[in-house]
Amino acid sequence: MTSTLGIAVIGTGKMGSDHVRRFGRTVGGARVVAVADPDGDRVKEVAAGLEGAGAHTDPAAAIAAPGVDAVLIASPGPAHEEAILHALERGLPVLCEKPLTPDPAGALRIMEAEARLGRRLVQVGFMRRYDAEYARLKELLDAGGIGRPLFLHCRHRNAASPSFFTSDMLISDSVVHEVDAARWLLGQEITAVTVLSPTPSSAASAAREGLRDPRFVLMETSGGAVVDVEIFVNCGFGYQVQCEAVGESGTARIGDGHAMVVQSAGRWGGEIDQDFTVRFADAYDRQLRRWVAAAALGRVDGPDAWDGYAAAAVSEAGLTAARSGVRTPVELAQRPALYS
Ligand SMILES: NC(=O)C1=CN([C@@H]2O[C@H](COP(=O)(O)OP(=O)(O)OC[C@H]3O[C@@H](n4cnc5c(N)ncnc54)[C@H](O)[C@@H]3O)[C@@H](O)[C@H]2O)C=CC1
Ligand SMILES: O=C1[C@@H](O)[C@H](O)[C@@H](O)[C@H](O)[C@H]1O
Repeated sequence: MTSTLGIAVIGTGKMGSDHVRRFGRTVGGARVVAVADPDGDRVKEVAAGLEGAGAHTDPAAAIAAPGVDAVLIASPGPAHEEAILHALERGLPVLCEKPLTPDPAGALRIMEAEARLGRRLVQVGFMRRYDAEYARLKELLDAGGIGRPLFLHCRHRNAASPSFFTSDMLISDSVVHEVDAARWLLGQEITAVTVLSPTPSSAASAAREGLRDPRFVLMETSGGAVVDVEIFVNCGFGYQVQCEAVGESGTARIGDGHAMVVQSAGRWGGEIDQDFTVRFADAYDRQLRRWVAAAALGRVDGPDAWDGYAAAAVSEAGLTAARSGVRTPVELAQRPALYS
């Protein structure tokens, strides 16, 4: 391996192309040498902006291309497992966008592949762990700054959802971030999920027929805390991710930041970010820098396949809970020693 890590980027849509831009600008020590997307025009366009990068419509060909030392996967969730297994066959470190897989069975197969190799190579793109506000909240909780945590009250709002976004994805693609954040912040597993679905908002019904948006997801944890999440992916006004921790001796709240407050002509007002690529821009940068540094040493230094599996198991329980309207326990396999 040269001192510059050669990256294959699989999936060059919104997130894939955003990550490609980061390697060229804000993240050093790595260079994109291959890109893959079944959309031939899109992949050619992205490759055209990269010196010497090969454009592929077959992910396996990009992963096997000369000079590839590590793989970043930003294809849709159902395509992740196949690409990860190709990368693991070649012993390559992987950063895979969330969710690791939409179902726990796929995540278990990935862990089995890592077990055969005898080492962890897969990191999941749970970028909130790299956000400055989340990091401060984690430090405070770990230091016992507000006592034993009792509740996390979370709000996760997107201005609008893409046309392919389904009711299940509110849980498996959006709330999956809160699942990981809660497990990480509290150092506890999620043990049961309940989902309430109010009458959908008119904007949701216009975005996609039958879309159950918003939803309210209630999670119980192994340490006896309760996590609630309002997920609302067609709120119309912008992007908001907020979390208030309530402990035995205090509370702490993140996500209220406004870029600028303007007072003028008898009014005052602030700005709201419109998108995750803006709100979490620094977190994506930090995530990539840490991954590049660890991957160059053949290590994983972030959320791993176990974290991806645990999140998928919670999503599965959440989807059952959403359909049945009944509190659903999370079924979690024994944690393998590789991930302890
Ligand atoms: N960490 C975060 O905050 C975010 C993460 N994501 C995740 O990133 C991934 C991609 O999402 P977006 O970029 O928003 O979707 P997108 O729809 O904009 O892009 C996906 C791209 O993957 C391509 N693709 C489809 N099947 C493929 C396959 N088998 N192999 C390779 N490429 C394939 C599509 O042609 C498309 O260009 C998803 O896993 C999503 O959950 C998305 C948004 C934010
Ligand atoms: O991961 C993400 C998207 O896939 C998801 O659709 C959004 O709801 C999240 O806010 C964003 O961070």
